[in-house]
Amino acid sequence: MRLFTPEAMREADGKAVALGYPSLLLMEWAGMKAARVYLDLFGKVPAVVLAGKGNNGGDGFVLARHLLLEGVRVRVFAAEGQEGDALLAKRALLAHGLEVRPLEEASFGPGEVLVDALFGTGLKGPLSGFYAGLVEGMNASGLPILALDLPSGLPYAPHVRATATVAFAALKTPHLLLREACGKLYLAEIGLPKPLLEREDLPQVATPEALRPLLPKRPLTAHKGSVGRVGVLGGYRGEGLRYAGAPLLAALGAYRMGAGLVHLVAPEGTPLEPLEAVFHPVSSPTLPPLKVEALAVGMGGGPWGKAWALEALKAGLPTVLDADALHPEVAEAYRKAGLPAVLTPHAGEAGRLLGVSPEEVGKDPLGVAQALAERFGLTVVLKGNPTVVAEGKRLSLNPTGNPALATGGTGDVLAGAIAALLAAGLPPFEAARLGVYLHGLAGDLLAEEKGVGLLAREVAEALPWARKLLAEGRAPWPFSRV
Ligand SMILES: NC(=O)C1=CN([C@@H]2O[C@H](COP(=O)(O)OP(=O)(O)OC[C@H]3O[C@@H](n4cnc5c(N)ncnc54)[C@H](OP(=O)(O)O)[C@@H]3O)[C@@H](O)[C@H]2O)[C@@H](O)CC1
Ligand SMILES: [K+]
Repeated sequence: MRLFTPEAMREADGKAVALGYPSLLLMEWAGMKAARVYLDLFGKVPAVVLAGKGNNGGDGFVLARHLLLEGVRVRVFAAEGQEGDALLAKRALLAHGLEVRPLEEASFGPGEVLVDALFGTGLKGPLSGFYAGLVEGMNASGLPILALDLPSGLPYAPHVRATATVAFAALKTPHLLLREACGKLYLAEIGLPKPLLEREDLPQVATPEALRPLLPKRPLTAHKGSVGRVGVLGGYRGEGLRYAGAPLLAALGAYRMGAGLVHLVAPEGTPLEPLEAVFHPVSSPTLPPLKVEALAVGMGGGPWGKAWALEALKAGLPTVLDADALHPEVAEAYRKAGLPAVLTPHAGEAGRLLGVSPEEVGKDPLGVAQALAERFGLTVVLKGNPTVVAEGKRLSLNPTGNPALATGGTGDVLAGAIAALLAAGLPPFEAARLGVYLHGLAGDLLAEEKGVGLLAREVAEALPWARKLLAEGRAPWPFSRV
């Protein structure tokens, strides 16, 4: 599934029309599906539809007509000046005897639901004046808001903060990058010819359908040496500091993602956990000979992080570079060696690698992930909401995961999990996408059950659950399809 920019979406609409597909049909499906979502969410609670003069407003007229037919009380306020499909949709509504009043007279109050049909993909710049005031009034009302296609005003401020959003035809960039404004997300298929949605130049959204075939097979003849062995190099002890938990969590992440054997290279005195790991105590960041197919390096490495990473390079294996291993010099060395490495920075570490501030990373995670991948010629997992995976020109956004994962050690679990998939033979981009997806899904399953307050080790424990759901084709979509 591809992630569209508003411009790319308008292009696809235009191409459908050029192919002879009547755009009024698209609008009818859009409004009708949105009315279906309205009824599911709010039943027969009275609706106030606020419609702009473009096609987003047209969708609002269609929705209003379908709600009327279902016996819902509807009031409609609309901007002047509709043309084309939006005008036809307005006339169809008027034919049902409903009065459409000027937007300037919009009023709403307790016991009503607002339908935001003001602006969609046609917005050109931030809202100001009357529209900014209207949007702020909608938000301040505390009433539920159903946004059509996009919460009006996105990607700028001010914008509608929706209770739910029905995206038409495809997800657009703000749906994933500014997800908080969208509330519960629905994706409505509206009849756009499928080939128009298959644009290889656009970023991918990691879907269960695309990831399921990547799951490493576990044949009946499998043994611990045949399904992928991982070496974890991390931890630090010295100068009054001791980082012991991080490599242990990475080892746990690797095992829980299906590694056959995990070798743990960590400072002497590190607790022997998990019991299943083969422990190699070291007094300095060195690499003992290991029979493994992939490495995870740097978790809790502190001042040893860089040395661990440069040591690990000598093994010539697919490697996950995390936390204290994330230095420009290290990434450069891996690029030169032509090794398939996966960098797993959060915004701060990505900023350090690129020489920009974490705030700048937050403003453009897609651009930063791509820039890092191109600069070092490696695979990049830029952790955040959403996490972005980049390699060469390929970009993938991960739709699983939630704020309960924002807790110490979850990144270490992820590094180990991706290393296990590399060890099982997946190429770096695929290992990264699958690892990130399952790690996020594990967090979602736990958050659904327990809420906030998760421990990283519990996320590791839930990885087999997430993997099983995906393998059986039962992984839930992070948004509803209608
Ligand atoms: N096309 C299709 O086949 C389908 C499209 N669909 C739907 O159409 C939506 C896109 O429709 P759209 O292109 O008409 O744009 P839309 O979002 O309604 O806004 C345009 C209006 O906004 C105005 N405006 C812009 N910026 C502004 C600002 N800063 N401040 C104030 N005003 C501003 C602009 O004014 P203008 O610049 O023209 O004066 C114009 O009047 C899409 O999201 C989906 O919901 C579905 O029905 C499925 C089929
Ligand atoms: K809207």
